Formats: sequence, structure tokens, C-alpha cells
Amino acid sequence: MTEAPEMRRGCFLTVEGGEGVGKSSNMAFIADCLRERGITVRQTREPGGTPFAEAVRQLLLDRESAPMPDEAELLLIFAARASHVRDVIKPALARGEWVLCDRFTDASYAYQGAGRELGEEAVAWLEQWVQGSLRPDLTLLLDAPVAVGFARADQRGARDRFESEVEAFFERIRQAYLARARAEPERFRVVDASHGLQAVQGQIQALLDDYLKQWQVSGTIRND
Ligand SMILES: Nc1ncnc2c1ncn2[C@@H]1O[C@H](COP(=O)(O)OP(=O)(O)O)[C@@H](O)[C@H]1O
Ligand SMILES: Cc1cn([C@H]2C[C@H](O)[C@@H](COP(=O)(O)OP(=O)(O)O)O2)c(=O)[nH]c1=O
Repeated sequence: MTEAPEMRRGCFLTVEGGEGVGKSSNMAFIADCLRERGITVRQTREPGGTPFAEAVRQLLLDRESAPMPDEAELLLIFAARASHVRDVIKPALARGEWVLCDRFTDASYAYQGAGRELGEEAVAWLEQWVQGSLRPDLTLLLDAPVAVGFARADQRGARDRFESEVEAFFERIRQAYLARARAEPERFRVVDASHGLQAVQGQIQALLDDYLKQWQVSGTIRND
């Protein structure tokens, strides 16, 4: 008999993409799709997810923050992540919950590794040190041209510290995300986020249905 997904160790699902592609708009939709199937979902975000990490987020996003070296930005992101991983993500997964996270370490590869041009090596080292073997099981990459994302993000309000960067920064980020998706096709699902919200949600629903079938068939239990 196939074991119900909620009986196993939880699944770690992340949502990634550039600015304004619709991550925040789709988080509740994804959580609802999973809950409708009886799955317990812990919805969270990065940078953030714990009081400490949310304080670091303020520092990172605030345009009035004192200028910081790119290396300091990367270290702050991993400082926040250490708290989030230890206090929220790992305990939830151990309880068998599904963790749905708005951005995770793929964002560090894309924004700091490629956008800030710090390279992959420093990110990979911090990833291993801070996370151990913890990696997302499934990553939905919402992809849209940079100009499309910004036209949407600008409707939302004033730009934060990251959003104030030049267009070339966001082109590097988009290409880095797409390259990561090509390198790990079994983990990534790329969603064409340039369409309207309903069409995007249709794609997401189909991808999730497909993934849930796989999850039920394989009966995967990971041992971190
Ligand atoms: N597929 C879509 N088509 C049109 N507008 C969208 C779509 N997805 C999101 N939006 C709108 O674009 C803006 C940015 O979306 P948001 O979800 O905040 O993006 P992100 O979290 O990826 O930066 C919001 O005003 C949202 O209502
Ligand atoms: C998780 C993470 C986020 N970020 C940046 C990307 C975003 O500009 C910012 C905040 O993320 P987010 O709240 O997802 O921004 P938005 O909804 O505007 O897309 O943090 C990094 O640079 N590196 C990281 O590792």
C-alpha cells in the first residue's frame, strides 16, 4: 500500500525567481494546493523566518542601511539562514511537515554568486557549512524577462536595496537561475511566469500534481 505523504519525513519545497515574477502572489496558492491534499505545510521565507533572521532581513533590504561589502551581504544572508534552518526548517521537516519557502540558497547563488559576482565557491562553502546535507527536494523557478518583473514590482511600491540595482545585475541573476535549473533538472521545475496569474497558477498546479504522484510512488525517505 502506498504510504500517505504526511506519514513520511517532510518535503522541502522552495520558490525562486527574480524581482516581481510573482513568488509572493503564488505562495498561498501553492500552500492551499498542498493543504487540500491533506499535507501539513509550514510556509516561510528568506531572508527571514525567525525573529533573528527577520532583523537581518531589515538590514539587508533597507535602502538606508550603511553601505556594506558584498561579502558582508553574503555572510548576513547565511547568518539569517543558519537561524532559519536550525530553528524552523529542520524541526518542521523532522515532524513530517512540508516546508514551503519563498527563496532559499539558490537565491544566494543567483544574487550574490552571479549578481554580485562573488562566484559559486564561497556560496557552496557556506551552504555546506550552514546546511549540512539539507537541500530543497523541489524548486519552482518562476521565470520571466527582467523588464516584465520590474513593471510588476514597481506597481507594488518603492524599490528596496536589491531592487535599486542596475538591469545587468538582474540579467545575471536570471541567467544564473536558468543555468541552475538546467544543471539539476530533477529538482527544478521552471514556470513561465510571463503569463497572467491564472495561467501561471495552472502551470504550478500541474507541476505539483505531477510531483505529488512521484512522491507517493517513490516513497522517498531522506536521512539527513
Ligand atoms: N502572473 C502575473 N501577471 C500579472 N501580475 C502579476 C502576476 N503575478 C504577480 N503579479 C503582480 O505583480 C506584482 C509583484 O508580484 P509579487 O508576487 O510580489 O512578486 P515577487 O514576490 O516575485 O517579487 C504584484 O503587484 C502582483 O499582484
Ligand atoms: C534568500 C536571498 C534573498 N536575496 C534577496 C532577493 C530579494 O531582492 C530580497 C528579498 O527577497 P523577497 O522578499 O523574495 O523579495 P521580492 O518579493 O521583492 O522578490 O533578498 C538575496 O540577495 N540572496 C538570498 O540568498
